[in-house]
Amino acid sequence: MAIHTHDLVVRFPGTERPTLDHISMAVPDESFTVLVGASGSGKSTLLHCLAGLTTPTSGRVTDNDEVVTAPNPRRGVAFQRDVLFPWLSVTDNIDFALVARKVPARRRRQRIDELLDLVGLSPEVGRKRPTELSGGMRQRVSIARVLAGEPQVMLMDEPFAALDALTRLRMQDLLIDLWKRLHRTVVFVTHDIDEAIRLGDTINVLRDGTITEHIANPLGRPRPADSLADQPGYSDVRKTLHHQLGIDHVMH
Ligand SMILES: Nc1ncnc2c1ncn2[C@@H]1O[C@H](COP(=O)(O)OP(=O)(O)OP(=O)(O)O)[C@@H](O)[C@H]1O
Repeated sequence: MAIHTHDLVVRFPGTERPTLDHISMAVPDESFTVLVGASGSGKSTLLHCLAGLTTPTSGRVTDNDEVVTAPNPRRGVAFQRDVLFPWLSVTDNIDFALVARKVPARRRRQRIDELLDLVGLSPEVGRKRPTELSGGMRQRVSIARVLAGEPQVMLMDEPFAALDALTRLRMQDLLIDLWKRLHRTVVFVTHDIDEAIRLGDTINVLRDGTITEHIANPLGRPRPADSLADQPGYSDVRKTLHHQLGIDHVMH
């Protein structure tokens, strides 16, 4: 089992209730797990615990049976706002992760082109700076840089939330394609119900710091965006998620 949380509690100083309240969760190797929840439900905090960026108040996270106490290259993290260095070219941004891994210089050039290709960018994009790129392209570069670290687990915190609807669907397709080809484990945070249904094998609903529902997604793959609602099981999952997130009474 790739990642486990055991009775995880996070309580920030000065807060009344714990932000994470006794969360026990399993993320199997090579699975695609989605954490869905309203704003403030604790999704980012949970992801940060998995990454080793936040230390739990009690309980623990294990990755391959080792207790997580700090970030580790095994676990790559992608954020909503890309964290590319604006003063470096795309190539140098990706190279940064390769240098950190001490990849030999002669191999790095080739690897950068492979990574750009993997995320659907041409080698010419490598010469540009992040500010010259669209939001979707910047997220592609961010994903390439995460992949340059050769993580086994990709922890993604609403990486597509700032993108327009069409670009967002394209990026979901790209991520699914990479996940299938590279056999990585993905934990993906979102507050978007359709994104959760399109991406996840397992959808964990987070509410007030606890996991209130653990859904094995009944939808087969592929899950084309234009016919998602026609797939067997879609309306049931959607209804469950609406109900769990407390949206159902807002709709009437
Ligand atoms: N470092 C911190 N210090 C104090 N409180 C914090 C800290 N980090 C998060 N919190 C609180 O914990 C709660 C959950 O935050 P978190 O960012 O994990 O939620 P979220 O579900 O990811 O929300 P969003 O979708 O808005 O990003 C919030 O009420 C937040 O104010």
